[in-house]
Amino acid sequence: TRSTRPQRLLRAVQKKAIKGDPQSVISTIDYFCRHSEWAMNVGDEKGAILDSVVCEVSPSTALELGTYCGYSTVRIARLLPPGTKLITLEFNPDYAAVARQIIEYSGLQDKICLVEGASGDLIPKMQELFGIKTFDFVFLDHWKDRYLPDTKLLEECQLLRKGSILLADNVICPGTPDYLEYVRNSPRYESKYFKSHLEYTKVEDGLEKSVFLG
Ligand SMILES: CNc1ncnc2c1ncn2[C@@H]1O[C@H](/C=C/CNC(=O)c2cc(-c3ccc(F)cc3)cc(O)c2O)[C@@H](O)[C@H]1O
Ligand SMILES: [Mg+2]
Repeated sequence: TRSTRPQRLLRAVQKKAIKGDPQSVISTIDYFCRHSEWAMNVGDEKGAILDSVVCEVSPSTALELGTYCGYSTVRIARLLPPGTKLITLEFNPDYAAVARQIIEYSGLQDKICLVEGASGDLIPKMQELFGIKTFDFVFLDHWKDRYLPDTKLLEECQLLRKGSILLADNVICPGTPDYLEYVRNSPRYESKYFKSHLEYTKVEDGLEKSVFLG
């Protein structure tokens, strides 16, 4: 049977990227998605905004919702200080399998913990599974209608502390209207929109950065 798009993306990385070099893995994926097949990675333009927020926060604990092929996982992990871990959640086993190989190829496997499962099931287990008290940084890039329920779940599980940063992809395209309304109107968040473009296109999209105020 025909390979899947994530498998073709992985093949491009194994063929063209330098093993152990995260930047070359990132550049290879961006080139593939721009010139061969579009894929829903955060991409280079929004990726630069992601990089700047990760560097600013310099998180000790970080969570990513929706690994997909691991592009943003590698982008985030390559900037984390030594001794910190990025936990990334992915419930599609085929995508998780591709992501594991891309993460391994980048050489960042020691900074990343990819957990297979649904965010709704795993978020309440973060304390018991990883001894995590709170997350300094959360990147939301999974199903768009799950951003709001999972944010409320993070609050309920007391996994956010005063100053925790939520960074959400695709708040314009495909759009996350209920999430945006919540973080922009809730007194418990200070929210800011970073205007950009949908990965590898000229369509408007952007990232929403929201600080939990406790
Ligand atoms: C609900 N709980 C969950 N727990 C764990 N993993 C979950 C998950 N939901 C989804 N996932 C996984 O996250 C990933 C889903 C991402 C959804 N993303 C999008 O739909 C998306 C879509 C677009 C897009 C934009 C324009 C367009 F024309 C077509 C697509 C652009 C993006 O940047 C996107 O992020 C998959 O790997 C999926 O298996
Ligand atoms: Mg996205």
